[in-house]
Amino acid sequence: NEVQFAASNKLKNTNYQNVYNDIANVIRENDEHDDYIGSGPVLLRLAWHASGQFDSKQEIKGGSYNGTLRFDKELSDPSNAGLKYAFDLLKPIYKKYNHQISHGDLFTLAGVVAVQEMGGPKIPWRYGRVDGDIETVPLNGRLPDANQNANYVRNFFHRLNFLEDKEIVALIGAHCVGKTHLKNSGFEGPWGAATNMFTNEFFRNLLTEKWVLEKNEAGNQQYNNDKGYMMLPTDMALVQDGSFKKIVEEFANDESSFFKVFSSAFNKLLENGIKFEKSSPVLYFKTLDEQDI
Ligand code: HEM
Ligand SMILES: O=C1CCNc2c1cnc1ccccc21
Repeated sequence: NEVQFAASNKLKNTNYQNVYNDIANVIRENDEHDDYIGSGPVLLRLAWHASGQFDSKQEIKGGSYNGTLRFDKELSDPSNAGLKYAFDLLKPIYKKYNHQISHGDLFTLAGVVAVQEMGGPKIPWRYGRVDGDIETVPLNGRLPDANQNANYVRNFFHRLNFLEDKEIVALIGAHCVGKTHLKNSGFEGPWGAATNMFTNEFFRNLLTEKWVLEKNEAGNQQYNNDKGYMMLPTDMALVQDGSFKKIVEEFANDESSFFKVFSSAFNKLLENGIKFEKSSPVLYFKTLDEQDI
């Protein structure tokens, strides 16, 4: 399994806090997106989909390194419906830095910006991903199916080298922001709880709301409550499985525990398959608020 070595020397002169701020300003400027949920959630989903097609057992491994989500071949994967909007938000920033940032670094940094600007935990981040050509695009169909149960979810994340249940539960906790869109995924809602604040709300919703399994307009089964909230079958799997459920209860009662696990798991997701030199720095970014911008 040849690993992909981060090319940190060429990119070390870029001021990544400036890139962070440019992405954060794009989020601020596009606050009307999706009925004023804003573009944080869809940028977070972009970073996850740019990284989550990793499979170390395949010839073409995928992962964020090659920045392959920029190719229509990958962007047109039905799993990526709706993400072209997010990529289009980042194109002017890619042009502005004129090859001083790779697409893989840009996509993953956008996920860090989205989480932090929505009030989530600090995410450590390293640069050095190098754009690969179209030959490095992984096969479509490697992202997860929402119509599945707990064992499917566990096995899916084992492929991404997440062997601990708490990492898996924390990562899916990103469903605290944004919503599903019938035209993208065949799921709709939530209307009430769709937010742009990164909190442990999703875990509290799972435990406290009364959920009813219903077929939606696209013929898919989803869980709805009387306030217009929804859960995917893979969301509900987190309280249908004993081990997952204990962790949902922990995160519902202790947001800092959720934040701590999410921070390291999300960093691991964004760096799957990449070998960074010991010398390449781990960067932490200030939010716009922390810079009084
Ligand atoms: C079992 C694993 C997962 C499944 C099956 C899943 C499935 C989905 C589906 C079907 C949507 C709706 C897309 C749309 O209709 O626009 C969605 C949205 C979203 N997902 Fe996931 N997801 C999973 C894990 C994750 C992870 C690990 C993250 C990030 C760490 C994530 C972040 C998001 C975000 C932020 C949205 C909202 C996007 C928006 O509002 O436009 N998801 N997910
Ligand atoms: O309970 C919520 C809060 C708002 N967003 C979501 C919830 C549950 N499941 C989701 C699944 C995908 C995207 C967003 C959500």
